[in-house]
Amino acid sequence: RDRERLFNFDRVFWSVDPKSDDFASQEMVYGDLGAEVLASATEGYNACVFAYGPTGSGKTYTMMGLPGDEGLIPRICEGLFDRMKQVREVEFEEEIFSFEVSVSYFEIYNEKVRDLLPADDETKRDEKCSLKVREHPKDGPYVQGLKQRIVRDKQGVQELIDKGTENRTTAATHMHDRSSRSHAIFTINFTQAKLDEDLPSEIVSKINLVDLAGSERADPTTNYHRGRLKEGANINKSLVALGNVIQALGSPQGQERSTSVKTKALFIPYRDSVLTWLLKDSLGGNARTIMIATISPSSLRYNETINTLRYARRAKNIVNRPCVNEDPNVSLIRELRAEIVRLRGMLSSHWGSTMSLSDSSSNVVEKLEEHENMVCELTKTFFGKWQDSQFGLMQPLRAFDRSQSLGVIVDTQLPHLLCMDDDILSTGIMLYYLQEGTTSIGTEDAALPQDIVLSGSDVAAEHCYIEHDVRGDVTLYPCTDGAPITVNDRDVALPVRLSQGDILHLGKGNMFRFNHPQEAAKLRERRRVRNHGNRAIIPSPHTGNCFMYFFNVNYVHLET
Ligand SMILES: Nc1ncnc2c1ncn2[C@@H]1O[C@H](COP(=O)(O)OP(=O)(O)OP(=O)(O)O)[C@@H](O)[C@H]1O
Repeated sequence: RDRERLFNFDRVFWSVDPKSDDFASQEMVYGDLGAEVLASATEGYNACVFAYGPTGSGKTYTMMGLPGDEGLIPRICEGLFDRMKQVREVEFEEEIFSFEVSVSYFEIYNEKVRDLLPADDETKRDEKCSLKVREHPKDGPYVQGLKQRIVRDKQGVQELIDKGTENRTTAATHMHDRSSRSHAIFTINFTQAKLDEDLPSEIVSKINLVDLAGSERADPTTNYHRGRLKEGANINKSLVALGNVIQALGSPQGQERSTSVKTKALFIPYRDSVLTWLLKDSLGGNARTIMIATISPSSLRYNETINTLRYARRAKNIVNRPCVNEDPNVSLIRELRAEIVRLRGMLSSHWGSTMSLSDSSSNVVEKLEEHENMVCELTKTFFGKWQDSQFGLMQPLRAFDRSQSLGVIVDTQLPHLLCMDDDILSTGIMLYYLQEGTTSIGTEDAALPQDIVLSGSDVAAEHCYIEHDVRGDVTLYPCTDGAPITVNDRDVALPVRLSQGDILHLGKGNMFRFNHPQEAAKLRERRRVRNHGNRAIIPSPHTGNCFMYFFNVNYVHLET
């Protein structure tokens, strides 16, 4: 028992006695670890922090903290918003920046994934609903159907944290009465958009903040009821799986795998548990990861402490391969631009020396033209995507920061439905683009997934669809007899062509305004011509409300 055991870690925090000189406060822990996470996120790297340790050793305290003594998660969120504010105020003049933060919060309980965030119209989440984990060939494992909530400020994110934490599965254990019985993962998706010398760029960073369930083994002398025993078995199973992944990645072959491309692929058992599957990228993949091992100072917990320290020592051997998550089109544009500069240089030196075009220089000219066309096409595609799918990124900033006016401009040429929620408590704005082709509208129960999913007892599974044809005409087609649809308060049972400004009701609770920017532009132009003409008002010979307008020489517009 007197034997000294030495472990080597990057940092050690002592937070037992607040009066002691070397007491590590939550602020200090954030200053060290949180700052690292923030730096990674702003550079466009994925980051992950996970807290591992026995029950009651301070995992939840470190990650979430207490009211007034917040832990890493609320502080990192606050830090992100402070950073955005600072960038907008200080760096905005040089480059145009914009940001988007969305969060999700779920738990893994008995190997099942449950969303901890309630839907907008729920006060509590659906207890029974468990979500499926799927793997995208490029983006890796993800939770299907998990709610992603866009947050705009510290208060908004704190509300979601509080709601989610309230929903987390906890129980009284021999250590304390609110022991976490599940692994909780709070994810922040941080998107930064900027316009740098006319080149738009977008980097995305995913921050996984994980509070694991306690790592203690079930005590054989304690009389557990069945549910508690099953919980314990599942917690152990996933933590053993995590240990195996850490062991494999930390082994010499695992480390080599991270540095050498040639090494034969080493099998890492990520799929042995939902936890390791979902944290695949954070463990030995594309993320900068921090593991916090929490331990108790009590000698009674010697065994748990030594096990935790051994676990952490193994994790220290893992080598990750983080890279900046940038839109591939932007990096291609950048490379092509560099190549164009090089080719131009070649050409000018060639012309300078011989004053004539040889075969090789005409090849260079051809290549140069090809590259310039490609850059032009790629930039156009990127701008199109930017304007249509990144709504809310650039335009609000221009409105906020350039003119100081408080407004959001959605500048798109695509027809769209703007959701007009009549719930007085609703604060979000929803906009659905109507791409060329068909947009189906219905509920989650429809046989085929619907493009726009609505809720409400009177919304049919396949309520209607909207056709946007090549000429730009937009037509609404009812799909189910009796499904309530009105356009400008008129009941609709047959296909109806939509016009700029139409008000749609799809079921009682779903109201939309239809906007058709191109049609609106034509109408605006007509109005402009009408208002700027030299007009003479001639009373109608038949009724009092018919006017004739004369425009300069050759325009006559009749309005009734
Ligand atoms: N450094 C600390 N300073 C003050 N209080 C702490 C500290 N660490 C833990 N606590 C308190 O000890 C109790 C247990 O801590 P916590 O819930 O964070 O443990 P845990 O490791 O998450 O446990 P479990 O695995 O059972 O969820 C809580 O009341 C918490 O506020």
